[in-house]
Amino acid sequence: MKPIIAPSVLASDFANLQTEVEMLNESQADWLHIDIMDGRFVPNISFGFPVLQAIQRHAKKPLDVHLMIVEPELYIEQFREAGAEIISVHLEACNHLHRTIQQIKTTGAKAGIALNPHTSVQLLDDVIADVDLVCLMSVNPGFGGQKFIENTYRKIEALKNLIIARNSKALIEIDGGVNQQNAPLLLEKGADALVAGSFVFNSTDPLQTIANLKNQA
Ligand SMILES: O=C(CO)[C@H](O)[C@H](O)COP(=O)(O)O
Ligand SMILES: [Fe+2]
Repeated sequence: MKPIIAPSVLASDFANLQTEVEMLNESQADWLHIDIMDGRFVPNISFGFPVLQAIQRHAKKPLDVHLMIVEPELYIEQFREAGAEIISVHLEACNHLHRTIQQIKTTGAKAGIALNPHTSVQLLDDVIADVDLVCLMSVNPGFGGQKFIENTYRKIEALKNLIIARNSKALIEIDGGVNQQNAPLLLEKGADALVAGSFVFNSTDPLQTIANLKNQA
């Protein structure tokens, strides 16, 4: 099975966002990964609803929205209305994670949970059957272009075992520092979806880079 490829718009040229989204439409990307940062959950601010709506106007692929914000439950419906098809909240940002998962599903979006590098996948034991996606952060969230954390491989294996044990259909998404070198082992360990920001947008030929990620052995 070929992996789901989700280029992160965070690394694109915001001054030419329409062109960048059209390039992704033409590419072999499956989803557009949208990083929302609030300056509180993470020490960086990215963009909010107006930019997301602008992306949605041009995008022909599902928007995979990664919320790096505190109190995400306050904004779920608004993100759905702005075009999110997958909404991932951070476990570390949710006091009532089960309720927030149900809230996301009620909007009709797919529900994802993102985990920081230090957060054990075992904490998902009681909700894994309810979620559509788990986003394993392979860098500390907040910035693109960081170095991949090797412990991620071990976490994928543990998460895969949990998914099987709980009869869950959750997809495993890897986010941060993904490139052509680490992608094969990530897939071998059980990753279903790869997010790639700087590796795609800093390359000389983003279309080819996306195709290479999609079609590796
Ligand atoms: O969630 C994120 C950062 O918090 C981004 O999705 C991630 O960093 C992708 O960028 P890159 O591929 O450049 O690491
Ligand atoms: Fe992300």
